[in-house]
Amino acid sequence: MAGRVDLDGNPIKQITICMIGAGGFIGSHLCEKLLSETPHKVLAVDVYSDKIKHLLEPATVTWADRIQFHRINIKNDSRLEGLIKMADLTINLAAICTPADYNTRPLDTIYSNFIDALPVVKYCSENGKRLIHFSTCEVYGKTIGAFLPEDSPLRQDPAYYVLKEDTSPCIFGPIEKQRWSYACAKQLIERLVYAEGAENGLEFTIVRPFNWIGPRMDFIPGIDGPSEGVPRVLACFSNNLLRREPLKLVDGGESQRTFIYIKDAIEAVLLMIENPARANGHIFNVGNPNNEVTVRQLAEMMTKVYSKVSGESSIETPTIDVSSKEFYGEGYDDSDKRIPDMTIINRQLGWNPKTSLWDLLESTLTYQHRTYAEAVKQAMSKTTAN
Ligand SMILES: NC(=O)c1ccc[n+]([C@@H]2O[C@H](COP(=O)([O-])OP(=O)(O)OC[C@H]3O[C@@H](n4cnc5c(N)ncnc54)[C@H](O)[C@@H]3O)[C@@H](O)[C@H]2O)c1
Ligand SMILES: O=c1ccn([C@@H]2O[C@H](COP(=O)(O)OP(=O)(O)O[C@H]3OC[C@](O)(CO)[C@H]3O)[C@@H](O)[C@H]2O)c(=O)[nH]1
Repeated sequence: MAGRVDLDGNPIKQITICMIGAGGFIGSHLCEKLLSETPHKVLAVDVYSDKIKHLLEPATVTWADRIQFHRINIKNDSRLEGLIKMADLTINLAAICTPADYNTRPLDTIYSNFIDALPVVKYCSENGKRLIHFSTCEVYGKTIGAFLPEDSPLRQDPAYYVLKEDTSPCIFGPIEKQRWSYACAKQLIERLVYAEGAENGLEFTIVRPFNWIGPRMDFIPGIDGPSEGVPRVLACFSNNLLRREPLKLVDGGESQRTFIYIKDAIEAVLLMIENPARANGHIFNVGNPNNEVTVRQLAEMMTKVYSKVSGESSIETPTIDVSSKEFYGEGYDDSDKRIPDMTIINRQLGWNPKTSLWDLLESTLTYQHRTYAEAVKQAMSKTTAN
């Protein structure tokens, strides 16, 4: 760790980071990276700590003095401002961010993504502290191309679908499509952070993740999360594969996504943390434009990869179609296509993703199989016996 320098060759000083939402998927990987590869200290804030348990248990770790866990709900805890004041940088990851909640719990979604984030922005601004705020690629909503006729040649023109931080519009559906409650709340908090920068000099960076996936993402229903819960697509499909049931394709699985390996994405976040002069005042897309698939193609690839890593043959009918109303309920809508433009992050931080979709699925599904296969088998045999 000695002699670490930033992108401009300046020595990197040890800092203290207040990480809110540190116990989640992204937070757990970021904590791991900071503790194992940097000298920085982490004040980890969350209501849960299961995903960072391995980093907190003193017997196993050499970095025990560099991480503190604070079980705090940021909705209503006066300790938050003190922690932000103690830190040089605050990273806010806390959010409700599973699409199944957006249309079924729109109030919780809006409060979590906008109202609960307000004090964090305020405390950073008032105390002159730097903020890295996690937004989402969902702020782009649908592409301009989605509104062109099906056979329009313009649909092939990147100008109509590549998503650029500084020029693309945010296109959401009508209010009754409550899917957009999350995107809209995230957009408003982005605008607030940006305005604090413009009017009050807040030093900020906004991150727009494009479908980061990997180990520890969400939960497997009935194993380490509620049986009726609906996680994001990686965990939904993993659950189906573990239970040897067909993967459910919502509305034909035609939507397109670009998936990035969590470990690649975390490299980008570390560059932002350690290069404030290059990251402050910017909004960054963080994704892998080379890993684009339809959800149907994702299901097919995950089926093949799971077969390889588990040694089990795939089932006869690997996928089934299901309507979005049946799967998510009333008010669901979808982003059609999400390709990040990489110009700004390339220019400011010289960062590029490395891992192919096949490779990232291979390591992630190996983890899912090792972590869950036995527990799922036991849970299924109990259900059959009853
Ligand atoms: N994973 C992705 O691909 C992705 C994509 C777009 C945006 N994001 C954004 O990145 C951030 C982190 O996402 P993630 O995938 O790690 O989600 P996650 O759900 O795994 O992590 C969020 C964490 O925040 C915590 N949290 C929520 N409300 C809290 C509160 N009131 N007080 C304290 N802790 C609270 C949760 O307990 C959880 O551990 C979110 O803001 C999300 O919107 C993620
Ligand atoms: O069993 C399933 C589950 C989902 N789908 C479809 O897959 C697409 C992707 O779904 P998911 O990963 O759950 O979420 P989104 O990409 O739509 O939204 C996320 O993007 C970033 C973030 O902000 C945070 O992670 C979140 O909002 C989608 O088309 C589903 O309908 C499926 O077919 N089967």
